[in-house]
Amino acid sequence: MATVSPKCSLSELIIRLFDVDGLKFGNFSMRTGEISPVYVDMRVMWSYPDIVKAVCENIWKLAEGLQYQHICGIPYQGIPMATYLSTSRDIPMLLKRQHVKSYGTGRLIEGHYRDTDVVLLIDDVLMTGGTFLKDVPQFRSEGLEVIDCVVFLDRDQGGADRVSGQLNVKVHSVVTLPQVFEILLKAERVTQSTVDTTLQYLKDNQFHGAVV
Ligand SMILES: O=P(O)(O)OC[C@H]1O[C@H](OP(=O)(O)OP(=O)(O)O)[C@H](O)[C@@H]1O
Repeated sequence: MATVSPKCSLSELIIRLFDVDGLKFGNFSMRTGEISPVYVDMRVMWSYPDIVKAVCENIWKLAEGLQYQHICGIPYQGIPMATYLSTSRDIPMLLKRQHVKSYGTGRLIEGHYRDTDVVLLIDDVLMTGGTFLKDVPQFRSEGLEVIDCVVFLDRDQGGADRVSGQLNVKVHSVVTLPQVFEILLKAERVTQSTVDTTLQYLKDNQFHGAVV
C-alpha cells in the first residue's frame, strides 16, 4: 500500500486512512448507546507513521493564527498528536491525566504554566463534544484558559455547536464526515447508497443539550 507524504492532499490522506481501516462502514455500538453505520477509528494510524505525520501537519495548518502558549492532547489519541507537534515545532506541551495519582505531586495537568496562560486542545475525533465539555472546565479550574480546540475529524453531529454554546470555546476541524464521504465516493471506495444512508443517520442523530 502506498504511503502518503506529510503534505499530501486531504483526499489522499482520507483514502489512505480508509484503506487501512481507519473509517469503517457497518453497525457499530457507540459510547452513547446508539448503533452507528460508520465508525472512525483513528487509533489505527499509530501503525502508520506516514498517516500520523500527515494528520498532524493538517492540524498544524488548521491552528495557524490561533493564540496560545501551550498545546495539550486529549487522552488518549490526542496525546501523541500533541507530542509530535510540540517536538517538531518547539511548542511547550502540557499533559492532562485521566486520573490524578494519590502519590507524587498529585497534579491533574503536568508541565509548567502560569495562571491565565492559554492552552490549545488537540484531539482526533469530535462526536458529541462531551469530552471537551468535561475537560475544558478541568483546565479552567487549574487556572488555564481554553479558547480553541482543534480536531482532525468532526462527525458533524452537533458536537462543535454544543461546545461553543456551553463553553464559549471554538472547535476547529480539518474535515467533517460528509466531506469524507464526498472524497470516498469520488474515489469509488463507497457507494452512493452507503453515503445516503449514513448522511441520513447523521442528520437524525444530532446531539444537543446536556453532557453525554
Ligand atoms: O465528542 P465526543 O463524543 O466526546 O467523542 C470524541 C472522543 O471520543 C474518542 O475518544 P474515546 O473516548 O473513544 O477514548 P480514547 O481516546 O481513549 O480512544 C475520541 O478520541 C475523542 O476523545
